[in-house]
Amino acid sequence: MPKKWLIGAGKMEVTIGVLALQGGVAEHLNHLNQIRGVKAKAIKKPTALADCKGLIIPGGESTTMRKLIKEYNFSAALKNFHQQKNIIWGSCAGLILMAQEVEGEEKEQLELLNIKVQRNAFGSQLNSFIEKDVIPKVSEQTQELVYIRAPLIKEIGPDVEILYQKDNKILAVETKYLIGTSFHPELTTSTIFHQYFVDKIKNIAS
Ligand SMILES: NC(=O)CC[C@H](N)C(=O)O
Repeated sequence: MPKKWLIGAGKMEVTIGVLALQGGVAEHLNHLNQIRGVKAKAIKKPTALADCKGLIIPGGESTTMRKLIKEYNFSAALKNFHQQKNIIWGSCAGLILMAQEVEGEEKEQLELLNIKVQRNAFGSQLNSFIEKDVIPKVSEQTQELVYIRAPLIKEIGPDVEILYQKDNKILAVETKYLIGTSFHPELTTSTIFHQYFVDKIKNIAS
């Protein structure tokens, strides 16, 4: 059975933004551009969100990105984007920025996702690693999971579902409108995870 949004010869095009303040912007754009029915664009100012149905907050350096979010007046725009029932996916630093609470930090968070995270939970850049595993909710195919100074999801609220965990470590979560991953699907050659994000957007938008 084709998915709902495929009816009508897959004509529905959806615009998806990548927050382009710092970090792995090009890699996410490149992955989105490989998916049919997607128009991907870099978001450099809040008004650019207007025609987007989804947004990726990329990996990078959360401290720097938090400063730039403030400087470019993105805080209210991102909260508003979420309240309008658009889908946001934060990968790594993006996940940290979306969290309700960051362990040991008092700084203002976007507080979109009801989780507590620990930054750099697997050590420094040198302790970066790649694993291979299946995330059944996303695909039956094995995916490469790239961890770079990755955060760990320590606690989740009642409205948050675990999308992926290994050895009792929560590494990806979702709600109806949000996805958060500790790992970086944009740094692999596969578009499986981006496809999952696009399907979630199209299923809600249809
Ligand atoms: N690859 C990443 O996005 C790393 C995130 C980084 N450790 C931070 O705290 O911002």
